[in-house]
Amino acid sequence: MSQSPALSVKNLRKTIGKKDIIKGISFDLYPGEVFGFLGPNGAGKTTTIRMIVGLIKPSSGTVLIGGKNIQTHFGDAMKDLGCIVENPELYPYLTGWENLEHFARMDSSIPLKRLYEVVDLVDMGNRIHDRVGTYSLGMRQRLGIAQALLGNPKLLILDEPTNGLDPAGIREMREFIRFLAEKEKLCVMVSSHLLSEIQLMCDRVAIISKGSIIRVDSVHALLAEQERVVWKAEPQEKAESLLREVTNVTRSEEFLITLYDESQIGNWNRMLVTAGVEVKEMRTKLPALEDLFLELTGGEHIE
Ligand SMILES: Nc1ncnc2c1ncn2[C@@H]1O[C@H](COP(=O)(O)OP(=O)(O)OP(=O)(O)O)[C@@H](O)[C@H]1O
Repeated sequence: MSQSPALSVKNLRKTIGKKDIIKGISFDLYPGEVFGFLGPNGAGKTTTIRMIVGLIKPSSGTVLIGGKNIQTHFGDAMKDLGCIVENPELYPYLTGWENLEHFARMDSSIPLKRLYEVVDLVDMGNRIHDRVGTYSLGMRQRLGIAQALLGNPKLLILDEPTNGLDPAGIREMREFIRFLAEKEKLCVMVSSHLLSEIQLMCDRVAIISKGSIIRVDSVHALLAEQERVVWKAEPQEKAESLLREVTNVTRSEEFLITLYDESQIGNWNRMLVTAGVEVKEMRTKLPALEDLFLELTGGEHIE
């Protein structure tokens, strides 16, 4: 990509006591993209994010936000950053608007006009003068994002933004995050332990496991290469031995699973039918996070 990165993480490392929690990770994020940070619980997502936003000090490595080093130019770097790590800090007894006013007062460079803009962006106009204590979790998340956007950041970091939301809230949050990236040209980094979540929301993804990045790629490329075909065919033993001659096959109860190879699927199907096998079902399947990890780590299970 020719644009300069909104966030650049280089050889970032965190050791706590004798434990290597983050083992030297690197990745770059660009304007206008939604970047997923995917890994099972305990993989090191929150620790990484806490280092990026300056809440904890890296043991070594660098973090550049908009080209500015957070270690040497912290104030400048933070101007380009908005984030929600863990729960947004909001005062439940104040209204949404009063919360925003409170946070805006801490930064004299934020004009009143910006408060109206962020309320508009998060589409909360009709509830903004209600007390936050009466908001749903989804609304509190939105207000938290409005607050994170007050300073007009170029990079927005959200740690597990859909945690605790109901299915409708999750969908709304996903759409909202995509909207921010597309319309506002924001770079948004979201962490998640759910592949399905990342798959629907993100352009690219970094996969973290046990403190190391095992892959950074476009979601499309990653999923295309992991896609599988599920076959239900009778007799199953005959189908299995025929498919084994042309590709790798695994068996899962009454199903056979092969790689998805677009150029070959038709041939494999014809081969089975010609040999007298009845193909009862044939469908593509995207991997679950568990399968993806097994594949990428060569056998490591999610703990
Ligand atoms: N202060 C600490 N002292 C010791 N170990 C820690 C500390 N903070 C984190 N860890 C360990 O580092 C690992 C990574 O934790 P982290 O919270 O970053 O993972 P995560 O991917 O965000 O998972 P989760 O979604 O469960 O928070 C875990 O094994 C955790 O127990």
